[in-house]
Amino acid sequence: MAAAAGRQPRLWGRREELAQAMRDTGRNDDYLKDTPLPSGIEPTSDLAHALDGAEAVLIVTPSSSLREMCAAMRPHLAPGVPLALCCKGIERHTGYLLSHLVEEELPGHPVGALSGPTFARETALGHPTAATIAFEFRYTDRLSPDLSPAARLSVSLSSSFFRPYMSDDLVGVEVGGAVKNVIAIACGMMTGAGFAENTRAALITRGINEMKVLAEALGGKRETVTGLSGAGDLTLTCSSTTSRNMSLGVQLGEGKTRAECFDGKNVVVEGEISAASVIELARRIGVSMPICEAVYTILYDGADLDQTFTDLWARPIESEPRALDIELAHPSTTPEVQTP
Ligand SMILES: NC(=O)c1ccc[n+]([C@@H]2O[C@H](COP(=O)([O-])OP(=O)(O)OC[C@H]3O[C@@H](n4cnc5c(N)ncnc54)[C@H](O)[C@@H]3O)[C@@H](O)[C@H]2O)c1
Ligand SMILES: O=P(O)(O)OC[C@H](O)CO
Repeated sequence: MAAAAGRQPRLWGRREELAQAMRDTGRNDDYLKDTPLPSGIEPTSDLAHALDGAEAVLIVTPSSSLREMCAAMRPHLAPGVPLALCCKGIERHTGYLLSHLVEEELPGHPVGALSGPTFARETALGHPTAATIAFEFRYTDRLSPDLSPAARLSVSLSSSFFRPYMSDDLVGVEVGGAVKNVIAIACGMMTGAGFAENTRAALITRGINEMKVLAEALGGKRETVTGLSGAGDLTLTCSSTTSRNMSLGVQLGEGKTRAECFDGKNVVVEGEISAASVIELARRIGVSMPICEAVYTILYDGADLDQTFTDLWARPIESEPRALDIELAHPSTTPEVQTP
């Protein structure tokens, strides 16, 4: 996107042979086979060179590699360079939002996020795409807001087909990105088990509610969750097996073992880690997230998938929104469910 917007980005990867192949062919055959790279990109495996003179850094490695990546970048970053996270997740065991992790590893840098409904391939093909770029308001000078990292990055990346929106609710944006992947696994599981559109719409809508309660509990805003980085990305991710999270869920719902999914290939599925990190965090701060909890118990406690979703639907009856603080016992005589 940066190159398409007229910038001259350096694209760092750890394998020199892939960087060389990209320089030679103008394509990234390992990850975006049918999509030529725009001119202006400089692929490199030299991290010091990649970061030399950089005005901003977009971090696109998976969340599980983030601490390692920060340590590798530390000696080469100029002071104060803004860092934008494009990975989506919450760190396991610490429960840190990824921006918190980066602030700990690389103090002194404004840290933000670029998030939203953006399948890489479609974005690279130039399909009209919108996303959110969030940095906290403390990085905005009231007298020159156009020089804030969110504003500068938004302008630098925008093109006729890529439209960033700015936000100062980093917490809300990060929570949306992490939770949507877990809900997409749930959607996939129920799809794989044979259910269809009613079920998917219910999971998406109640999934948005889970995002809201977690975002609010962590100091984010409910409204952010209804934006591109929340409802937008959740809708995309729960719509098709183009999503790796949805695809994993579908395969598990169909009865495959984890080892059989993706034909045994090691595919990055952020929601698998986030199911654990989100639930560990939610339990610690006393937030109820029943759909994420269902995914967690299936993935980590070996719970039976069909029984877990039957139980999810048989929880006490609540009001929507949760204005009335009452719960009604669910009738125990549930009729037999007919799966297609
Ligand atoms: N692919 C998408 O459509 C998309 C869209 C938006 C956000 N994201 C997010 O971006 C992040 C990365 O996803 P992806 O789809 O690019 O994954 P990917 O598996 O396609 O690519 C990950 C890249 O990171 C590299 N990598 C992994 N560990 C590394 C390490 N320790 N050091 C250096 N490089 C390392 C891999 O070699 C690979 O090039 C995830 O958090 C994902 O949720 C992906
Ligand atoms: O393929 P997924 O499920 O990791 O989703 C990719 C992006 O997060 C979509 O915005």
